Amino acid sequence: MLRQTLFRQTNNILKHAPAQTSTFAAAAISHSLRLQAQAIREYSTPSAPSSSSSASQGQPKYRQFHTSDINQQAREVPGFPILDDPLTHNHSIPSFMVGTQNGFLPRQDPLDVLPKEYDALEQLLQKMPLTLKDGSKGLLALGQFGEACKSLPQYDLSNVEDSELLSALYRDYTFVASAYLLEPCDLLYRKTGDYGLGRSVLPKNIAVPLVQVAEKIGAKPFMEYALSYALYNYRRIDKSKGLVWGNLELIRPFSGDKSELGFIISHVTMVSHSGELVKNTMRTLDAATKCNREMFNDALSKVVSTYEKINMEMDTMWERSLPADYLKFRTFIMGTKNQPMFPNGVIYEGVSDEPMFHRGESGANDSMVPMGDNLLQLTENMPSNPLTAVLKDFRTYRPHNHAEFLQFVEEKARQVHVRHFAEQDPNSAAIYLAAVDQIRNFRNRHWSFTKEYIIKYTKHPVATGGSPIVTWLPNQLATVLKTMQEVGSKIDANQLLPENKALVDVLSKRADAQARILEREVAHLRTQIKDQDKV
Ligand code: HEM
Repeated sequence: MLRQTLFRQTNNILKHAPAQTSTFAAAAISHSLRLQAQAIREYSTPSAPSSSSSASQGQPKYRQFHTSDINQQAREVPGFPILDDPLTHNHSIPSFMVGTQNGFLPRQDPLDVLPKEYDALEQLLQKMPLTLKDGSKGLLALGQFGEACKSLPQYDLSNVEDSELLSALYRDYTFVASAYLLEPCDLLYRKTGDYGLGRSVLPKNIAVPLVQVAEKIGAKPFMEYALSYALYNYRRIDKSKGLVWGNLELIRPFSGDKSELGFIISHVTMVSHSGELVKNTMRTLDAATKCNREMFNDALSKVVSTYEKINMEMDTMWERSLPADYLKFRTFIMGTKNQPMFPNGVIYEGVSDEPMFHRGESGANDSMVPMGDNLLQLTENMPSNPLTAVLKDFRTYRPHNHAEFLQFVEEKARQVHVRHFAEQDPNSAAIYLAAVDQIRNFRNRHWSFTKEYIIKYTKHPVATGGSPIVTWLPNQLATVLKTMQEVGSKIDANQLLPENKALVDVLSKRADAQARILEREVAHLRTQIKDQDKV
């Protein structure tokens, strides 16, 4: 079973590999394949069925895979291989693989301290934050981080293969890179409220190992949401207890204050419910494939109740992370793409003379809402405009396996017509409407966060991910509201169960009202903040 799961994972990577890939993506895919083939060999027993007759004669000991085997198997795989067991002891396959237990979190808790041989890197990161654990000022507060980076040796990571260590090194180099590039912006912002310009060259003792490790794990060589800042950055205080508020602390902070802890950990506690979400998303797709109405209603209702839990968890952000503190650490998660501080991108010394541009860390790279968008076929309802192109671009900033899973959900939902199947039965349509309403709930609260944590304090035109601050989030929220209006208006209320009747009425009316309010808000805010059509 285990072997099969890993085997399918490998197939999937090949199957979905685009015809033309960037250097990073190509390296990532081949590395991912190597890791997974290795894991398959590790878990294959000598008696496992073999594609080569020589295996049954005892040599080679483990099953050897050839491209033809993989392609043949790939055609037979009906769905997407999801890990039911997170394989916590496996250090060969990628840290981030979608599972029904771990969901979109890493398979193992993140590695929190680097091995001794990387002590210089560990020490630099320990001294980096604005405020250190003992309350004293760190290198960033003193404006000494850039200078301190000069004494960092240039580690050669070419022989590192352990996936857990690779993930930790990737996280840590992305922290060093962002702190280095954005330190001048933070210093200026604290003095004047302007960001000025960031450093435009990343020195080779940071750039070369960062690119090495990024290629190995299949990521872009820049700070990411899942792979670095948010989902690979928590430590359980009591290892025997769950991923809950109060039992989690940060591995790498920028500011070191409580609000940064609250900001990051709120993401983690929300994503801790994603295994349930993945499981019921797959069940919903399965039910639509089999035209099994009862199973469809049950699975989709569970998707709704899981999003409800996630949204309730999200609501705790207001207390865990104070709006007035957000801009103190936000500078360091900005990107280099569509960001005024990096008009010419960043040169990675020792890697390339061509400047690189990357979107900054953003919850937009979380996979829970994109999964809902794809399952409910909201993605295909998004307007065809440059803002939606940004949404699609964000989908490339995440672990490979997550991106492939999202693509699978999108294709499968379209193939089995999830929305149409729901609309064929009024009570299924009501559950579908409730599911879209959870996505609305998320995006609406999120829009409130953006107004209260960001727009209230700064007129900076773009968010950390490089999207225009006023127009981008409403582009998606408006589509969700429009879909709700469309679906709600088609439901025949006379055929609804009494509880669904009230639900459809409330949800439809709220969507109408919110659509009007949103339009007015965006029109007003556009007059306050410039460059909102620039993406
Ligand atoms: C104080 C709290 C938060 C603020 C101020 C905030 C701000 C933002 C902003 C400005 C964007 C626009 C994209 C960009 O960065 O360029 C964004 C996108 C996004 N963020 Fe957050 N965020 C917060 C918390 C969260 C949390 C807890 C999650 C949970 C996973 C999250 C998930 C998302 C998602 C999914 C998007 C894309 C939205 C869409 O597709 O419409 N955010 N965030």
